[in-house]
Amino acid sequence: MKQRLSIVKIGGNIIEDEQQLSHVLELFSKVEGHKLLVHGGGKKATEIGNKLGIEAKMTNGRRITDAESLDVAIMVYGGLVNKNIVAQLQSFDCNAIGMSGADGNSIKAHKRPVKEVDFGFVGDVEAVNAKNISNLLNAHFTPVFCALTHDGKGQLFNTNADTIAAELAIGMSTEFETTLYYCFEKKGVLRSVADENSVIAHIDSKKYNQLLQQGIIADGMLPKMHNCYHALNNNVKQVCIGDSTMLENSSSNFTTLTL
Ligand SMILES: Nc1ncnc2c1ncn2[C@@H]1O[C@H](COP(=O)(O)OP(=O)(O)O)[C@@H](O)[C@H]1O
Ligand SMILES: CC(=O)N[C@@H](CCC(=O)OP(=O)(O)O)C(=O)O
Repeated sequence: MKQRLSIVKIGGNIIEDEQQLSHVLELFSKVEGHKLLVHGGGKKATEIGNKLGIEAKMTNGRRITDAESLDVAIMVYGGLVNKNIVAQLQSFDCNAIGMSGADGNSIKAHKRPVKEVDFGFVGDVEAVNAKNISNLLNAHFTPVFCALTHDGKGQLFNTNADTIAAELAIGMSTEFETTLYYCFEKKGVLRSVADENSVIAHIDSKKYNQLLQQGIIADGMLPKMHNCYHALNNNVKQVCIGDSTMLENSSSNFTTLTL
């Protein structure tokens, strides 16, 4: 029987709020068994970039990563955000170790091919090194991944954190029974975004298509749900979307997704 592995991704709005972040990290530190954290920080990168006079370049809500934006991404995701999270987890007695895809050669990627848009230094994931990550887990470390990957030839890439979480969940499912948790500021996938009490408890493939057609899944939820179904279609046992209470054993008010 495979051991269980919980993969938790925390969203940008949580990272922006010190108190929420600290609360989520405390709950994460109490999650039992093997676990792994993935964080984004897109908003922080925009904020720090602005201070440096490097404005974020977006197309349809997606970041274009030129050479100087990549430097900002490396500094903010791999440095500021990652190290703060690792230090906080250590304060909760969780033996966290900060990781990018280059560390331990854990996530290899290639530059996204240019179609209508050239996204610059954005990486599409090719391979997850499950053996090396498992070695860390079995040595009782808790890996904390930022939104950076590499090509094995010295080039780092910016890769969306939701995608990294899904690809890690898929890659690690050769060794573990993986559950993927997308933890953000809302209680789950909502029937109406303005109403926190409209959590949809369970979504399967049929319902997913209905919600898409009804326009209930929109904005940031579109790529998130796409990543969820990509993971479920590739051996990931279960995917959950919700707020920090989802990490508490007693909570049931969040969205679970199945095929
Ligand atoms: N049906 C929905 N339920 C919940 N959130 C939704 C829904 N449709 C769109 N959203 C939006 O998606 C956002 C989450 O996406 P995003 O900001 O990319 O997440 P993250 O914080 O994890 O990076 C929410 O803040 C919300 O505004
Ligand atoms: C290529 C790409 O989309 N990279 C993302 C990585 C950060 C991220 O995913 O942050 P959130 O989870 O906080 O949105 C970006 O630069 O915005």
